[in-house]
Amino acid sequence: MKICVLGLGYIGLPTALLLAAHGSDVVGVDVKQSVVDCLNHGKLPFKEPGIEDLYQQAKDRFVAEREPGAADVFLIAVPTPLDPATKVSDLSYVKRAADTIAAHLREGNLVILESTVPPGTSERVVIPRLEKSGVTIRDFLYAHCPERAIPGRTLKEMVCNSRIIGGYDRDSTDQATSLYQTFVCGEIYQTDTRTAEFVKLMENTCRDVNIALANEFAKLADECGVNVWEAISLANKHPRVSILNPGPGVGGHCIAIDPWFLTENSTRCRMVSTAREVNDSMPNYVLHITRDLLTGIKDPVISIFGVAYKGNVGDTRESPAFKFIQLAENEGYAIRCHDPYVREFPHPLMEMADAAAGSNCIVILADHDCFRGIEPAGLRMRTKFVIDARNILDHEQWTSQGFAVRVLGDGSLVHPVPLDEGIPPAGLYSTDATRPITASSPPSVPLLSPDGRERFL
Ligand SMILES: NC(=O)C1=CN([C@@H]2O[C@H](COP(=O)(O)OP(=O)(O)OC[C@H]3O[C@@H](n4cnc5c(N)ncnc54)[C@H](O)[C@@H]3O)[C@@H](O)[C@H]2O)C=CC1
Ligand SMILES: CC(=O)N[C@@H]1[C@@H](OP(=O)(O)OP(=O)(O)OC[C@H]2O[C@@H](n3ccc(=O)[nH]c3=O)[C@H](O)[C@@H]2O)O[C@H](C(=O)O)[C@@H](O)[C@@H]1O
Repeated sequence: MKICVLGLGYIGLPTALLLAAHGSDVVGVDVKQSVVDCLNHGKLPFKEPGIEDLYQQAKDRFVAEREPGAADVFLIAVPTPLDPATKVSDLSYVKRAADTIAAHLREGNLVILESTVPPGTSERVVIPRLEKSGVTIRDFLYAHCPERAIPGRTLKEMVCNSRIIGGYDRDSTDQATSLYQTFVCGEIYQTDTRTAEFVKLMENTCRDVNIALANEFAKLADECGVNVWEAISLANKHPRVSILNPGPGVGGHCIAIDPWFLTENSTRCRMVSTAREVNDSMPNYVLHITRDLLTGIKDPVISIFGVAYKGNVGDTRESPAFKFIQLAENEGYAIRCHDPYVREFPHPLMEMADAAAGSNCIVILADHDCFRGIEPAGLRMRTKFVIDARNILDHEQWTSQGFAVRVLGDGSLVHPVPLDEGIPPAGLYSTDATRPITASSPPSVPLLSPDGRERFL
């Protein structure tokens, strides 16, 4: 079977290689000449665990081209960004891909849309464009098969996750299911195209709203003098509670934009857009903490560790770092950036030691595992402040090296509420709430309640 995959990015390329490695002849098509050249010279345009090995398995059945040709199956995995001004989906890439396929579409072909799109896009936008070929939907097959893989574990999840196949009709659904069964081990659930589009958006919106709740808890905890990390860890001991992690904001090509796809035509919804606003406000909140720490310092310099949108990836799309940097520069802070995963960024990227040299404050924005083991003694700072917006550092180690450590949501009272005088902020106490305190393992520092009495857990 000959398959043509349009879009060789984070989703299209691994999918194309998996199909080739499982016996299909695959033509990968990308409008970027650099991507096509890179692949045809045996190089991969981005990093992802396992992709080099997969390429070796797939390369005899895979070729990259600038234009599609005739094929049995066409699979679309092109970007679906958000227009930042209107908060409406930009479907121009999907439209263009459908138009190029139309030139080659034949009776009996199967067209699969993997790109994430607003509900109804398949019926209203994609199928009519494909029909301009002269072949009507009665004579070709169509399915929307949204992707659920998470960057950092893309290959594993593409194979192991369950999938939703939303076919235009019974035959389309069954043919698409058979194709995915060549490499997917997870369950495959069948539905119609519109429901599949809706389900995908619900999944990412659910995560966005839950992260917003965690971020709201972090702000509330700061107001109440409570360490949110300890509090979340304890609340999550409840059998039906599972609170996510607060952070400096929600980035990436999907969670930060898909909720808008769900609501772009609605006049009724508020919770989804409120959650988006909460998450979008987190860089401002981290800057607020920064300002609080650096008040009075002349010509302050901030070192940002981690400009990727999350830990252990090199992708900076919609990263909270962009907003944080712009806000901070507008307030007169000089910015230096370090990120060992990111290849290209509008700000110059520096080695860790250079980014920290002469700086007043390190701000951890991405939770790269390699940051956990940073040796603070080696950093030649002007003043020793660190803001851990991901709660990943060994805080005792940094404190012992003379650093003042602030953790997002550590209860250090960014907006103080009246509490009894003399009670140290909650952030000074043990945050290891996952470890039950027993007679043989007492807390190294006594935990106090807001009335100053020792707390018994
Ligand atoms: N990155 C991710 O983890 C996930 C992405 N998705 C969705 O998958 C879709 C693709 O996302 P990514 O792979 O991350 O995008 P990407 O930006 O990494 O890759 C898209 C590729 O498509 C190419 N392209 C654009 N127009 C084209 C056309 N007409 N013909 C051929 N190639 C074209 C671009 O040059 C680019 O190389 C989006 O709708 C996204 O929301 C869904 C789940 C996960
Ligand atoms: C519902 C769900 O888990 N969706 C996944 C998501 O991948 P993505 O890498 O964007 O998700 P993520 O790991 O939640 O990260 C998104 C953003 O949210 C932040 N984040 C995440 C979890 C958390 O507790 N706190 C938090 O602040 C991350 O740092 C990042 O900035 O979106 C992908 C997509 O659709 O592109 C999707 O395929 C993935 O399965």
